Amino acid sequence: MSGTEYALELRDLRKSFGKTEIIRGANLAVRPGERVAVIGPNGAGKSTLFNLVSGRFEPTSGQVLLHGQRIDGRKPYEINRMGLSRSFQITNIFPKLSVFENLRCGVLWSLGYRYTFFKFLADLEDANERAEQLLSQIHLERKRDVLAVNLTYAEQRALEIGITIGGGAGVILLDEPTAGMSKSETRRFIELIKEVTVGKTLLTVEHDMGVVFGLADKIAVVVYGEVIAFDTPENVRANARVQEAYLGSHIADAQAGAH
Ligand SMILES: Nc1ncnc2c1ncn2[C@@H]1O[C@H](COP(=O)(O)OP(=O)(O)OP(=O)(O)O)[C@@H](O)[C@H]1O
Repeated sequence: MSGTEYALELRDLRKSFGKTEIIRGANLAVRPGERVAVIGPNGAGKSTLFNLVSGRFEPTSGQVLLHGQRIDGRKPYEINRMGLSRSFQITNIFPKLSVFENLRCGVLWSLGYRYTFFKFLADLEDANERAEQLLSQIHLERKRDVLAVNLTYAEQRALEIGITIGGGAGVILLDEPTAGMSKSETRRFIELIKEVTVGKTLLTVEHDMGVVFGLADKIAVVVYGEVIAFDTPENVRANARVQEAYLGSHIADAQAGAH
């Protein structure tokens, strides 16, 4: 079997809810290090795809491969420990813990605490070090001991990214990472995401075309439960099928906004 050249692969993936097929034979092959924005009209199935990849839903049929290994049907925590991490948005943050403690919890959790207490103690030092590193990566050093609940919204989203990358996963899934941010926050946040995902494979679900074109090496266009195009932003922009199905006006807006 091939597949190991890809960080993430979907093969004829299908998911039905009751009698309705929502994901209708999705195929995608993402190379290591690619940054991919998943776009598509409302209800096209983007979130469902993320849920299938991260293990929240089990596919009705088809396969999901992480570095060539089947992960479909596995539990989210197993998939996480195999190297795929998904942001769970703010709900993943412990509001009454400090920024540092949140990061450290994320690191420790990713190590998988089914171990003995002594192993835990031995790892604690590493986890502390790793948490300090993450703190500076997400530029929140000055907020180290602030409770998460007291952070600004953008800072909470940065913390969420820190927790998401904390376990060292090679494939990162982010669901609308800049949703709810101002224009300037969004710009800075795109840079942050780029910095912290260097060398990693990134998939985002995104509605904001500014973010898509600022962040993505490749765009996957999902329409009606299928990936109808997967290509560079330039080629997707020029793809007649995509324009017809969805993009035309959004692209024009994004281009107008960029000048
Ligand atoms: N658990 C579920 N049970 C039944 N139907 C579902 C379930 N989850 C999603 N759906 C349906 O699947 C379709 C695709 O939803 P999904 O949220 O994946 O789309 P999306 O592309 O992420 O949309 P949006 O951009 O609006 O977030 C929708 O019609 C939705 O109602």
